[in-house]
Amino acid sequence: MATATAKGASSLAKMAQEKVLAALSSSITTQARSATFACGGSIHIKGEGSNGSDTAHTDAVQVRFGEHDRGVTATFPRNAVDSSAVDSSPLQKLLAACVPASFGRGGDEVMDEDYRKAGKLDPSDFATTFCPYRASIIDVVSQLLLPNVKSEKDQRGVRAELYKLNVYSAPSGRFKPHVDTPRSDAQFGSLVVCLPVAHKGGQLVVRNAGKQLIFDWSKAEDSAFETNDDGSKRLKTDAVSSPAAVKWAAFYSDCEHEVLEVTSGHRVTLTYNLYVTRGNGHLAGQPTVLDPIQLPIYETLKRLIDTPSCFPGGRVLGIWLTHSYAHTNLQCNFLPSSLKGAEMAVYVTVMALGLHCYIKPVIRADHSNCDYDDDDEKEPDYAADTFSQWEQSDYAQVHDMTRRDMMGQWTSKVVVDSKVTWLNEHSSKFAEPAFTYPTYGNDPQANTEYSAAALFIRIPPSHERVTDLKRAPTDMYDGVEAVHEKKDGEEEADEKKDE
Ligand SMILES: O=C(O)CCC(=O)C(=O)O
Ligand SMILES: [Fe+2]
Repeated sequence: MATATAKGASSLAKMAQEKVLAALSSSITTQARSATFACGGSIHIKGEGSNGSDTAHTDAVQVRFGEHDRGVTATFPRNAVDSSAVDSSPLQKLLAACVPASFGRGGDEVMDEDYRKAGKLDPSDFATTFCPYRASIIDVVSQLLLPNVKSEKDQRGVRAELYKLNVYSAPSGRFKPHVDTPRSDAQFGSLVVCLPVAHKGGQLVVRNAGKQLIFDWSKAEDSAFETNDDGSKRLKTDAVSSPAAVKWAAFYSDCEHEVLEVTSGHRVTLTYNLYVTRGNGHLAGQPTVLDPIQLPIYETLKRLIDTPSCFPGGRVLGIWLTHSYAHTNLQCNFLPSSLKGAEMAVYVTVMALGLHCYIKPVIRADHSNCDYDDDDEKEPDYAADTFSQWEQSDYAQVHDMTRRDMMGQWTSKVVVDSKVTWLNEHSSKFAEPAFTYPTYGNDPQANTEYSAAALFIRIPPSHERVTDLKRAPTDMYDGVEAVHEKKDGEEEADEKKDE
């Protein structure tokens, strides 16, 4: 009998384990998004009983508000000075400064205390020292929530915009179930930061696809403090195990959520809208605080454009990119938005001047083993119009095939040497495998071609620079005359030879 019970128990345990494994596996594979629809944590306040370097810390949070010349600073957790005269404490003043918070219903802003009872301050009416970036919350959100946000491939950063300060006070402070109104297409979530102010209740409940997460922040400030005889506060001796902390939660915009009733104290929060952006190092093409006119390269390029005798027949300026851009990995290739340093400076300057530029993978001819006579036709470089993933290709070079025929299989065009001036030296350091192909001959082999990313700037012919700089060219060679270098280094226009 006893054995049968033990067996039953162990098979129950096994079933439970399999269920957990199945749930985990489906979370990771099919339902990644609903598995991590929200996340949260806490950040201890520096010096408030927290110890150890493995916990995140922030300074006490200050909130400044109030009319001109009558500003008030409230500090959280409240310090001894704050709490001595309760009625006139900065927290009380903050509560008094808040106005009732509305909410959106059917496109209207509605006040209904039964649905939402809270106070609010707009960001124009207060300032805070709390910074979710400095507190590393945005790093966590980027890593956990962002991977499942559908967006353009090069939109990969998070921008948090302060939206409101809210106070939910007992009795009956609450916000019934709702879904936040996204402020723009780029908004993917909301962040709530709860300041260390004593309260009970007020749990944030976030729901998604039949699951719910409860963020209970009610053990805030007062658990870490006790009151002295004179009304001031001191840290409790057991505060090390429960230091004052800022608590936070972030969740996707389409998750239903609610704030349960606050049964004592005040629940003070900062809320932020979370937007997906191009992220760090993804500058190109988005409005930025950068003014290209202030870049050193601007004047140089501008002078070239403004001088008709500079490349009168137009020119293509080529720049080999000299950082690692993983350009043959389409998953990581965020060009041009991930351009770095001088290369980004050139790109934004070119854009600001209304010129056109092109970033392409180029397969450089290997001239190392060739000894060309002046009359020999040099093996050309090839450029593709678009980037492609490195592949083990089906392209084949059979015994009598020219390199040109072979390269024609890679969607490539010859780099027209007579129209391009390279501004820097090619370095194989930044070349990446473009494709590998079999070669058939006496001795079948596999060969790999390497491409390097290059930026081409089209300098239009001088007549077009005055009249028609904004005309969209058909390609980078559009209207550019060919120039063949003479032996003595002089250049001359020679359209017939190349066209
Ligand atoms: O305070 C919270 O936890 C959530 C508040 C909320 O849902 C909102 O402001 O829309
Ligand atoms: Fe909400």
